[in-house]
Amino acid sequence: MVPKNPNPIPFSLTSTPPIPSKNCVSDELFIDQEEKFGGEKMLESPINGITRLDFTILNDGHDASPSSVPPSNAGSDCGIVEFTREDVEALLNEKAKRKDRFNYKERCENMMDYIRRVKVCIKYFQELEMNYSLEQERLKNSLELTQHKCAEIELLLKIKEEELNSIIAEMRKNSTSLQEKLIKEESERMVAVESLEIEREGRLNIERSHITLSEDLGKAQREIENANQKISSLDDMYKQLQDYIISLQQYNGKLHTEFSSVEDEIKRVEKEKAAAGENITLLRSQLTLSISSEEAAVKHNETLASEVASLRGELQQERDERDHQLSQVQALTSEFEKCKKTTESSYTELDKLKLKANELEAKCSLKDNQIRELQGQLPIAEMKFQGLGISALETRMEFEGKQKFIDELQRRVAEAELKVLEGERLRKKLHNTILELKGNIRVFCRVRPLLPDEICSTEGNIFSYPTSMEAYGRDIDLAQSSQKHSFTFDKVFTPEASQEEIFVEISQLVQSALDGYKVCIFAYGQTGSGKTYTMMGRPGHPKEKGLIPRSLEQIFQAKQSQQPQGWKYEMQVSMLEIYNETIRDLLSSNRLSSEATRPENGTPGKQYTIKHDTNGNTHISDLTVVDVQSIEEVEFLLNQAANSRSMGKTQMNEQSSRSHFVFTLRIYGVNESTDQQIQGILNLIDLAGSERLSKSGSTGDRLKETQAINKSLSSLSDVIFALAKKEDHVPFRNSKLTYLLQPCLGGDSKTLMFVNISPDPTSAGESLCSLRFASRVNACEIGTPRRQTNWRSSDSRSS
Ligand SMILES: Nc1ncnc2c1ncn2[C@@H]1O[C@H](COP(=O)(O)OP(=O)(O)OP(=O)(O)O)[C@@H](O)[C@H]1O
Repeated sequence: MVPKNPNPIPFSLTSTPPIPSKNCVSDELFIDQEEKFGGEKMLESPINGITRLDFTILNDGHDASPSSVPPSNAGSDCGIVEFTREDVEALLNEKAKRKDRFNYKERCENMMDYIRRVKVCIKYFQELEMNYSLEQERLKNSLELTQHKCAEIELLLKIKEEELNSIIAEMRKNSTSLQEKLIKEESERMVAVESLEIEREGRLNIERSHITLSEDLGKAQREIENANQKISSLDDMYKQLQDYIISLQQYNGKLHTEFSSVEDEIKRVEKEKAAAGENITLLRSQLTLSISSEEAAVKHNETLASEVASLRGELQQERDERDHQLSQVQALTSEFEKCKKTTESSYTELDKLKLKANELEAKCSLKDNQIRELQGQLPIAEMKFQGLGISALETRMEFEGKQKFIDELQRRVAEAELKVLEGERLRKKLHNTILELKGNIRVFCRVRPLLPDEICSTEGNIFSYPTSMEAYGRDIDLAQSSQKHSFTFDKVFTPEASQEEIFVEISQLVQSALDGYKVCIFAYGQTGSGKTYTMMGRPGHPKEKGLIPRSLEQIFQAKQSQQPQGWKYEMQVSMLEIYNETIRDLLSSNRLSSEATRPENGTPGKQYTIKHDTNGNTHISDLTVVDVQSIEEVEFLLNQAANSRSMGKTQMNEQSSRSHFVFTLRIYGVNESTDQQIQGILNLIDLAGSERLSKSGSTGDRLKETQAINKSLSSLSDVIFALAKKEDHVPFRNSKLTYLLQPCLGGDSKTLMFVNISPDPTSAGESLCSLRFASRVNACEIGTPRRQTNWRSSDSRSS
């Protein structure tokens, strides 16, 4: 008996010695068998022999022993293959084990192969059966056993076949189910692969977004840190500002108290001044009196002196005459003696001469008396003269003393006035600083005077201006239907305010443009309320020039005056109007020709697209920009623009602006000695007036204009409301006007709005609306103004 094949394969074949040829199974079969059995070592060149299979089936642990094999068989050399239940179980176990090792498909194929092999085996067994039947006779002893065994084997084979068939069927079923499963799994795998791909992409995206998010997070954290630092620095600044404000308030209070004490002082000084003035006038009158009396005394003195001198002269003359006459008398007496001796006849002549001598003597004594009298009067006159001289000196000294006192008082008054002015200037400066720090849009309110045709319709003054210390010049009250509405602005100008006074208040702002700030001043108000008058003034009346010409004068004067400090400026002007939501270039050279057709869409072929760069500078494509050197050039351009503007007559205004007018002056300054550069912008805007359609009585083109004006002004108020509420989205792009004004309303420029008010009681409703809108504007924060200045490296003037 051949030992059991350790390899758990279904069959083990060993070579057998050659047997009769009729029982031969061809070599091919064995070769085929070898190939089919996957290269199992089961055939050893059976060229001349036959392979004989002998199955010993041991049932239920019944051990096979050589003795159980029939002697014919036991003694033969034929190889015996044992095919036990353990083998089958081992085979099944192996199958089960292999099940794990091979994939289903391979296993199926193996199984199919196996089945094929089994079939071949069956065929082979049938052949063997035939061989056995042939051998039956020869192997009689073993035949029965063999037959029995064969029958058993057959039975077993049948059972096995059935089993195998059932297994095959099951396997087939399994295979089909596995195939189905495989297909399903394949499709699932495909789906899974796709979803894996998607997931991978998603994961990559997530990773990428994770990276960007982590970067963003880092950035955000850095920003948060920065923001925190900023917040802390802002907090510090805020605290400092609070302290500063408190100190300012204290200072302001101090200034107020100082101001009030200075006012008292001024009043006192005024009183003293008035008293001193009265004294001075009294003293002056006294002085003039004493001067006149002195002059009279001097004159009198002089006349007396001249009289005395003439009397002295006369006296001297008389004395000389007397001496002469005495000498004559002596001569005559000697002559008389001579004559007496010589001629007795000349007695009569002598008597005459005696008479004459007596006469002369009497005259002499009279003159002597007169001289004596005058000499007596002379010391009195001299004393009087001296007395008058003393009193004149005293009066003069007193006068000089008073004069000194007055000078001192006047100096003190001037000092006090200077202090008051300085205090006021400081107060304004601090107020401006606070406003700048707050970043608010500043609002000035101007109420125009009643016009001649309005005076007749006056129903009483609806505006009043509180005069308390705090409210003076800043508050305005509007009385409407027995209700009082109070408003506070940065400045309130009453109807009496002149153009000069208005300009003084904004001149600092204009100066800022020269210092490199963006400045925007615009006038808002109902139609006919005085916007154009405020901005442009009254043409042909130099005293009533508006803010635009005055600002230009100041800028060109400053340009001149700053030349010695090394500053050189270049300036550019542009002017446009927004008419019916269309930009029109007021300095365009082909404007006049195109004006004839009055295109709705501006100058043909021009875009006029508004763009804001990152620095908040505004650029308008195709807009004419003119380099200007002098005020005369700008005035010429202003006249040109004024002639090109869209004006019309409405029920409310004889000369109404039907468009928004925007004047822009760009200033580029370079300091040759310090290499400092500045870029300032001055925007001066005269808005078209709001008006109620019902009141304006507009029709046709006027109606269209009015609707366009009201729409853009309502966009302006939407923007202001959004800014005041600090909303995330501010609708700047809703109109050309708001988009153009974006850097002024939401940026870092210094912005001032004039709200022009008509005092006409019939316009009280519109005035109330304007004032309400203006106080909203006043509350808007637009950020801290930023100065555009840098140090010149090469020619870095921005384009
Ligand atoms: N402060 C003022 N003093 C004297 N007259 C004034 C003053 N303000 C305005 N006026 C006169 O009132 C009239 C209307 O003024 P203006 O044309 O400036 O109004 P407006 O607001 O520009 O009107 P519109 O929006 O219709 O253009 C003009 O005749 C002007 O001279």
